[in-house]
Amino acid sequence: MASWQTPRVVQWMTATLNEPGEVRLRRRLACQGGIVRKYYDELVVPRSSGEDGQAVASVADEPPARRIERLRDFLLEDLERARDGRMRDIVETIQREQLMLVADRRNGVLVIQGGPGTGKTAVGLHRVSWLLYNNIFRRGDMLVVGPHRGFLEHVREVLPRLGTHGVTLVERDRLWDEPRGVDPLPARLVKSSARMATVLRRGIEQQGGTRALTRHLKDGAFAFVFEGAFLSVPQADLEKFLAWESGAYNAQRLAFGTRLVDALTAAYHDASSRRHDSGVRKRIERHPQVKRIVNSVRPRLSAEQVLRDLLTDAEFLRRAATGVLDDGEQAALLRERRERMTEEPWSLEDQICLEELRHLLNGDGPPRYRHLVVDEAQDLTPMQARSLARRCPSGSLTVLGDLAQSSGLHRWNDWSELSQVFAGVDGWHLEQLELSQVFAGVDGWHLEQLTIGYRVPREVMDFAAPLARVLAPNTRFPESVRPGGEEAVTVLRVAADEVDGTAVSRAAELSGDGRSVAVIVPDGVTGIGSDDARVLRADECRGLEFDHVVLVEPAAIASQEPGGLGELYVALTRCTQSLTIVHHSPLPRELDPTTEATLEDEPMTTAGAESRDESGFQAFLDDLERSVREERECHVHESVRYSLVSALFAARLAPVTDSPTADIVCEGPAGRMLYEVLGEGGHAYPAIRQAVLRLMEVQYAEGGQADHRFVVLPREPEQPWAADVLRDAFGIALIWRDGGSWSGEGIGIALGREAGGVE
Ligand SMILES: Nc1ncnc2c1ncn2[C@@H]1O[C@H](COP(=O)(O)OP(=O)(O)OP(=O)(O)O)[C@@H](O)[C@H]1O
Repeated sequence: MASWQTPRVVQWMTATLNEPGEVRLRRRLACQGGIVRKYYDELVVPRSSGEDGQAVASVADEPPARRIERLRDFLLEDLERARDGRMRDIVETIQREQLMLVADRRNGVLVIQGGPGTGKTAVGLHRVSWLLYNNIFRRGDMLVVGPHRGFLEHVREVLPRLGTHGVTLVERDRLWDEPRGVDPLPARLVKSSARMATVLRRGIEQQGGTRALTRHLKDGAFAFVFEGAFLSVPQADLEKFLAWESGAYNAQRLAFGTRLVDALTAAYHDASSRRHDSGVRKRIERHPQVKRIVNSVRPRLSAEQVLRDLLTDAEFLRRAATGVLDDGEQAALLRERRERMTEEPWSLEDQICLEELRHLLNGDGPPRYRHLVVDEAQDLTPMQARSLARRCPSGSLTVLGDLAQSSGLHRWNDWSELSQVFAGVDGWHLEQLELSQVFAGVDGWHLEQLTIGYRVPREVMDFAAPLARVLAPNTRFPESVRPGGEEAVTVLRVAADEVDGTAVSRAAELSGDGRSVAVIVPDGVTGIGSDDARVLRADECRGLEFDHVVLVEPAAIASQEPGGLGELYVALTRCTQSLTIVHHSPLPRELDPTTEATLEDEPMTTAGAESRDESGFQAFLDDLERSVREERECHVHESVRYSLVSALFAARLAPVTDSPTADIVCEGPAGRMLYEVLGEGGHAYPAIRQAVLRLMEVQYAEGGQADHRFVVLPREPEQPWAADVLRDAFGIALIWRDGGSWSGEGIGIALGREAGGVE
């Protein structure tokens, strides 16, 4: 039997009524133990045009609902099998639209967007096998990049089962040198943005250059006496030698030295009678004056040195980043300089910057491949994308992902920006220009969508759908072929101290029959252990699948930074049989349209709702939400906000962070607490006064009284009396970030550790 990868089989599998080729009939058989259990005809082509007789049919022509019905019926058995943690090949049941992508022969970047469980990973791996089988690439030409080690474990057996061996699969973060430290979120955000590439380039350009040149000039020229001859090169010539042409910095450095020595040698020959002195060039090159000027205008640089200076020298960073990063972003980058270079705590983002710098300095880079397959590509940061592009200068990639599942440091609005980074890279000019300039109009990429979901039961998808719409309103939500049944989604709301126990016992209930169970928990929850299930964080379950999933405290996952909502969507869509939610704090509003209604019987959402003038109130709300959004763009603000959120989680509370008006609302032992956070400059009284006003507006917008209200500052208030005034005049407590901890009157209550009163 011909292999599925052969052109003939692919042609047979992908034929349609409009383009049948030689295919007359495509019949799918479902067999069991050598017996055909059922079959259906996907494609029936009449023998000659105009011939009637047999019904003419093609899957491509079927109404989608009928098609899904058919698929469901036909794939059921395959879909029903228990998941043992390892992905299988899908050769027997692969669908036409999947195979079309597996065997896509177009050059450039092929982007495959598809919702959870639509078979992107499966398609990517089958494509690797198809590319090799058809000799389009060889083993060593290709690299498959996956999100994490667990994912690689999950897919490990697919390629060997397809008869494909020797292709390298690598976990994304392993592409770069091992990190030695972790940056705070604001620094990570800046370092991973595309603007950082400009700052790095400028960091190199700031070194030496024409400013340094003037120190070596006298009367508008670089001149010295050499072996009795007066040698001089005018400033204008030197500046020409310095002009940055294409090529890496060190090539520029070399070019400057060569041109200078050429000019000096020519000057020597003009001035000296010893015209044919063949050794003179070498002697000029070694002359201390020449070495000094070269080292000064084009100093020797290492990537580590440039990055270290940028991250630890505020003035140097300002020169490189003016007009690119605002003051807050520059402040977010700065850190203390370690005594020795070897002690610098390079983070993952730093390692990627270092790779970019090495490329700028030396032109060299990481190993190159002729084709990359990148899974979960929506989570790449712009700096990671540039780095991957350097690994694949041919611009031939298979990019798999789902924008709605984004949870990385960067959110791509659509696939074009990322694809163009891959499609347009041809080495050097990436560093020379801004991305948008380089790649506008490049047509080296194609976007295709997979729209049928094979993993997640329909009921679970319906449950997750409102969240998907919020996360990526423009991407198509998949239609699930898998029927779930009434038990597919179970939501258990329990007392705070019963959450962990309930999750564990539910996992035990679900396990058995060889079915896999995962308990997915928010960051920082370490107390849950289970013999019956794998316990993992939301970011660890990306790309994986289990028969049953027990998801703990979705609100806590949703509020994780960065991209908590995306993480939650990923976690919700890992199961093939059932999803159980175990929670105490209210579900995120994206998941539960009744959240607001539920809150109505609680103190915050009662008084006055009916008596408001609705249109005026809406206008007020819109205005408030807009200014809150603006505030949240400030890194300092967000860093303070999430430090507090994390402290509240540590106190086993469930802060709500996704209100469009309130920075944080949290039920604690002292009652309902409302927090208004201040960003940069927020420690001065005028800003604090504004925050008091805002807090009152937020309280009004949220519909009622809070038991405790806090204004939260990034550091100690400038005016020592501010806290007293707030407490006495407004009944509001002031707390602030104090190095690594928190201060202020009533801090125990603010952090959810005490039940006393401050007001
Ligand atoms: N044609 C098919 N026939 C049978 N099973 C399929 C088919 N296509 C995909 N599947 C199965 O559906 C499940 C999901 O596939 P896969 O992991 O490739 O989806 P994905 O789009 O990468 O998902 P996610 O984005 O959620 O990680 C796998 O178990 C896979 O084997």
